[in-house]
Amino acid sequence: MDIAIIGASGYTGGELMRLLLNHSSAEVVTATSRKLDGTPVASVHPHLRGLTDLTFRNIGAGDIDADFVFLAVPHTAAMKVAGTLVERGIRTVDLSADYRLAKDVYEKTYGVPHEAYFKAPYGLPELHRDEVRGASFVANPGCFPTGATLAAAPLAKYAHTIIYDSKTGVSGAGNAPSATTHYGNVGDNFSAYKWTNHRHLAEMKQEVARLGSDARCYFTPHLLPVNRGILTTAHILLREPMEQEEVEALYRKFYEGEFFIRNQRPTLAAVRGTNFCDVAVESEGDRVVAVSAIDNLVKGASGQAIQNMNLMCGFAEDDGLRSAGMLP
Ligand SMILES: NC(=O)C1=CN([C@@H]2O[C@H](COP(=O)(O)OP(=O)(O)OC[C@H]3O[C@@H](n4cnc5c(N)ncnc54)[C@H](OP(=O)(O)O)[C@@H]3O)[C@@H](O)[C@H]2O)C=CC1
Ligand SMILES: CC(=O)N[C@@H](CCC(=O)OP(=O)(O)O)C(=O)O
Repeated sequence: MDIAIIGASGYTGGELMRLLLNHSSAEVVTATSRKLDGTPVASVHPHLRGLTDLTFRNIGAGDIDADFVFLAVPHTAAMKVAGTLVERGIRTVDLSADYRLAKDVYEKTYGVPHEAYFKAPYGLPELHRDEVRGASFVANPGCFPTGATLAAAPLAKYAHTIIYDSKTGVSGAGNAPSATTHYGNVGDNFSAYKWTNHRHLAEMKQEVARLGSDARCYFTPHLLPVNRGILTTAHILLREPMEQEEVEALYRKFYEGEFFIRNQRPTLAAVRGTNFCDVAVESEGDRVVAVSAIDNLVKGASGQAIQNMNLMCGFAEDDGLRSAGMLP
């Protein structure tokens, strides 16, 4: 199957190409960039040199010749081309935020009008597999909501309050230089940002509601001096206390058969470069602490996008995604 990546010069575009090298049925044939037309892909993704001969092309969605597209451009840019891809019948996973939320929630959260709204399944396969399977356009979740929601999902309907406290690596901000991610400001440092109003809170609330819960949700992200990974500590305040064994049994049952969810003490190192989400829980009665770890560029973006593609196209769900992490 021929794949095109729109926005292939960015971090998630590079990660899609890296992961798809190991896919049995999908091959990237087009990698677009507005600025790098004619330049070898390996010039901005040097880790792919010798593994791909592709050069970037500056072409629009109307000129793409592929069976499947990944949209790896910023929000508001994705909505400008999504309609063309749908009209042309090209199956698509959008990695941006443009189709993750209801229209009114999107417009309020992102502060822009949605120019081309339609409903799309929310591509968190562990929660919405049946909607993703067979869909022609899927909205890939945000990186923080992926780790946070997977940490809390089994207990959401027993909670009155969920507080997500996340620590992320800098690649979550994309590859464009900024003062926030400048080495001198991030290296040997640690800080919170958007303490109460990060745009991903809307996705977290949406998913908790879809799990049949009216729990209040709060979220504070922190920036770690690492390149990849998100560790989320979810403080789940329960309506009725639960013992450790009961909580563990609930998580075991909820994630039974889920290859990408592993039950072990979450660390960033163990999931780095992989599509795994490691989750563990500890109860102190009326508060359960659930911790998750993901790689923001893999389970938080490109790996989950490929997992969704696999479901949409009837491939094995783990095709291209069985690689182990790297330790130490
Ligand atoms: N980084 C992460 O951890 C995650 C990212 N995402 C989402 O995935 C998408 C891609 O993210 P990421 O790869 O990190 O971003 P990057 O900034 O690294 O790359 C995005 C690429 O899109 C192209 N681009 C930028 N602006 C526009 C525009 N207005 N129109 C068309 N193309 C544009 C640029 O390529 P060029 O200038 O060469 O055309 C750029 O290299 C974003 O929507 C992001 O929010 C989602 C989850 C996690
Ligand atoms: C470190 C850092 O800046 N992280 C980004 C993660 C956002 C992201 O990638 O999510 P979307 O897919 O919704 O754009 C942030 O906090 O905004």
